[in-house]
Amino acid sequence: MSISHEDWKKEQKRVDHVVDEVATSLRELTSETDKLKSDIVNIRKGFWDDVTVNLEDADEAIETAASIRQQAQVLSEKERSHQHTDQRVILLRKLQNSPYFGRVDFQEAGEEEIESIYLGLGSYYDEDTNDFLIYDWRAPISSLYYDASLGNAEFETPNGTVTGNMSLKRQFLIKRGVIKSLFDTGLTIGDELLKEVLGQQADPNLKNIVSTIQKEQNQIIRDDKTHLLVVQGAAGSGKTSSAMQRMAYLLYRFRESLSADQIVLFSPNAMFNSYVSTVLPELGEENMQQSTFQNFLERKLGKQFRVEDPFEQLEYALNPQENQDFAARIEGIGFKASLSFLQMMNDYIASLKQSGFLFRDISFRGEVVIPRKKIQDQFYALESDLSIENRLEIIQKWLHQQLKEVEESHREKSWVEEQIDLLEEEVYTQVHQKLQKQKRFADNTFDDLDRERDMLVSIVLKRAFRSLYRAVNRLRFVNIKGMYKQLFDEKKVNRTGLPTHWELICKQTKQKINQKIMPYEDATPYLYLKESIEGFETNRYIRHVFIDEAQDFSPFQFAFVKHVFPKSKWTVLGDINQTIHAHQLNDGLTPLISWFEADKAKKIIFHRSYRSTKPIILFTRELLPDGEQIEPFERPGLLPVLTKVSKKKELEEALIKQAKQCQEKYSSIAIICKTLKESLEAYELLKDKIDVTLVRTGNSSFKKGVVIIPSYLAKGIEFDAVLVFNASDQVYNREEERRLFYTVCTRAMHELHLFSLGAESRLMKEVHADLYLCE
Ligand SMILES: Nc1ncnc2c1ncn2[C@@H]1O[C@H](COP(=O)(O)OP(=O)(O)OP(=O)(O)O)[C@@H](O)[C@H]1O
Repeated sequence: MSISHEDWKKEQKRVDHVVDEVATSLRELTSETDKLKSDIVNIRKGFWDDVTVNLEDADEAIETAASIRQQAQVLSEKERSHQHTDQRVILLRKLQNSPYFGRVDFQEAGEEEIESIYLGLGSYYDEDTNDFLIYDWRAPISSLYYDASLGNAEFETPNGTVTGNMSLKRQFLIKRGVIKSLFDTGLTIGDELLKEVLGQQADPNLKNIVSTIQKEQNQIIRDDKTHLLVVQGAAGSGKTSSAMQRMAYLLYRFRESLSADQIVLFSPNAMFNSYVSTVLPELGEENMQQSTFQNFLERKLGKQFRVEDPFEQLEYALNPQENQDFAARIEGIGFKASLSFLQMMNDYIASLKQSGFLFRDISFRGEVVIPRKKIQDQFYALESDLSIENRLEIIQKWLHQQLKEVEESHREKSWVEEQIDLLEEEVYTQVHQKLQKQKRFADNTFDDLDRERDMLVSIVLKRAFRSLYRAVNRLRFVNIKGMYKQLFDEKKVNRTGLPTHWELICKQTKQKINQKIMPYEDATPYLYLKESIEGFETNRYIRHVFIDEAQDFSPFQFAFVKHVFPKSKWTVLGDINQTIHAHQLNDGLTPLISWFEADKAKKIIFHRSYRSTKPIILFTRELLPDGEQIEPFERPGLLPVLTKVSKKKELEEALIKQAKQCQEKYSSIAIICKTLKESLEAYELLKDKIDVTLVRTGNSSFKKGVVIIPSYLAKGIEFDAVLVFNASDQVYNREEERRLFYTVCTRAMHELHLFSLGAESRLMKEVHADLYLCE
C-alpha cells in the first residue's frame, strides 16, 4: 500500500522528535556512565586506603574482614550500575540511529482513543508526557504487529486477553534517523521489507530478525508455557534465528527471575558458536552459555579416554571402505544411537540389580586388600529391592570400615617404620607439642615414646590411605568400563533385533575401550551407564536448554541431557532432512516428545524457507523425497548452474573462474567439499591461484572471502554463493548421502554452482531439468 507524501512527512517529523529525545537522554546517560566509570577506577585504585587492616587479634580480624566486604560491596554495586547504564547507552545509540521499525494503530474495546504503538529494539519512555514513544518489540502489545491482521485483534498480557480493533500496520526502514522505506501491510509483515533484508549479503554473524519476524516464528518466540518445544523446519526457515529471538524474549518476559547464564545452547561446532554469539548482545541482552556436545563429553570423559569427536566419526563414515570392519562400524554407529539400544541399556541397568554388577579390586602397596568378589558378594547380600544408588552408599560405608581394619593391620609393618624416618621435621615438632599439651613428658609419665610413635604411625597411615578413602568416596571401586564391555559380550546378550554384524561390533567396541579410545558413538551410552549407576551430575541452575541442529542428536544424547538439566525447559530445533551424522536416525525428534506429558510438549513445523532465492529452493527441495512441502519465499535470483568437466585441470579452471566472478559481487563464498580429505585436495588445487582459506574443525570464527569447507562444518551457516566442489556421482552416490547433499546445497543464499568431474550425482536424478542450467 503506498503512503501519501503527507503521511511520510508526518512520520519523519515524529522520527525527528523521537531521535532528539533519545539524543538528550543519551547525553545525560553518557555523563552518568562516565562518572560511574571514574568512581570504579578510583575505588579500585584506592581499595586498600579505605580499609583498615588490623589482624592483631580475632576481633580486629573480624572487623577487618567486614570492612573489606563492605568496600567490595560498594565496588560491585557501582560495577553493576555501570554495566546496566552501559547497556542502556548501547541501546539508545541504536535507537538514535533507527528508533523503530513498526507501528500499529489499536483501539481497545470500550476506549475512545486509537493508540499508535511504535515498536523498536527497546522501549523509550517520555517522562514529560508519560508516553511510551517506543515500545519494546517484546512487550505484550507488540505481538499485534507480528500476529494480528487488520480488523478485530487481540493480544495476551499476564493479566488476560485485551481485545479491540487494529486499523493500521506500518513498517519502517530507518537509517541514521531518516526514513528510507515505509510500507503499510495487512496480515503478514510486508514481503517488501523482508525481500530487502534477505537480499542483503551474508554476514559473519547471524542477524537479528526483530523487524521481520514471521507469524509462525513468533509462535515459538513467545511461547513461555511449553516445557518441550520441538521445531522441525526446512533449511533456512529461521529456526536458529527464531531461537535467538526466543531467548531475548524470555529474558525480557522473566527479567526478574531469569538471567542469561541460566540459558544454555548446544550448537554443532565452535564456528557456529561464534556465528550466533552476537545476536543477544545486539538485542541488548547478555549472552547465553554455549557449548558443543563434544565439550560436554570431554569434560566428563577426557581424563580417562581419548574421546573421538563427531567429525572424526563423520570423516570415517564418509570415506567408505569395502570391508566387513567398515560395514560393522557403520551399523554399530546406527545401532548405538537408536532407541532399541537405549532400551537394551535400560534393561541391562535394571538387570544389574540381580546380577552382573562389576567391581574393582582395592589394592594397597601392590597387594589386593579387598577383592572385587568380596565387594560383589556384599553388594548382592543387600536387600534386593534397594536401588543401586542406595546399595552403593551402604557399600561405601562398609568399605570405609574394611579399609580401617586394613589400615590397623599395617601398624607394625616395616614400611611404616621407614616412612616415619622420612617425615618432615615439623611433623615431629607438632606431635611433640601436642603431647606436651596433653601434659606428657612430665615426671609421672613413662610411655611417652610409645605414644609419640603411635601418633607418628597414625600420621603415616593416614597419609598412605587417604587416596584410597577418596577413591571409595568417588566410587572408583565400581567397574564401569567392565560393565560397559559386558554389554557387548556377544555370547551373553540374548535379544532379538541385534545388528547383523553384532559379533564384530562387540569385538570392535571392546578393543577400542581397552585401548582407552572412546569412539563418538560410545561416548554418550557409556556416560549414560556410568551416571545411571553412580547418580547423574545434575545442574539445577539452568532453566532453558536450547539444542540446535538437533537432528544429529541421538536418543541417548537427549536422554542424557534431560537427566543433567532436570529443572529446565527445552527448545529443540532441527531438520530431519539435514541429518548428516552417521547414525541417520529416521525417528528423529519424535521419541523425545513421548518423554514429556502430552500437554507440556509441542511440535511446530516451519515450511517456509527464507535463506535462499526461489530458484535455489525449487532446486534443492527436489533433492528430497517429500520436498514439495517446502515453500520458497518469493525472492528472485539466478538458476543454479551445473558445470560438468572431464578433467581435473578443467575443474580447477572452472572453479577459479566462478570464484572470481562471485568475488566481484559477494563477500562470502564457500567451496563446499564432502569431507576434510576432499577439502585438503581442493585446497592444494586452488591455494596458489586464488586467495582461499581452508576451514577445519579447529577454526572458531567465520571467515569472509573464499573458504574451502567440509560439508559437516558448513552446517547451520550460510554464504552468499556456494560452489559445490565436486557434485559428481563418484562423490555423492549413496542414498545415505542425500541429506548431506541437500544440506550442502541449502547453504547458498544468492547463487549455487555445482561442479562435476564426470557424470553428476545420481541424487540429482529427480530434479527437473528446468530447475538448473547445465554447462
Ligand atoms: N523473519 C525473518 N526475517 C528476516 N530474515 C530471516 C527471517 N527468518 C529467517 N531469516 C533469514 O534466513 C536465513 C536462515 O535463517 P536460520 O539460519 O535461522 O535458518 P535455519 O532454519 O536455522 O537454517 P538451517 O536449518 O539451514 O541451518 C538467515 O539469513 C536469517 O537471517
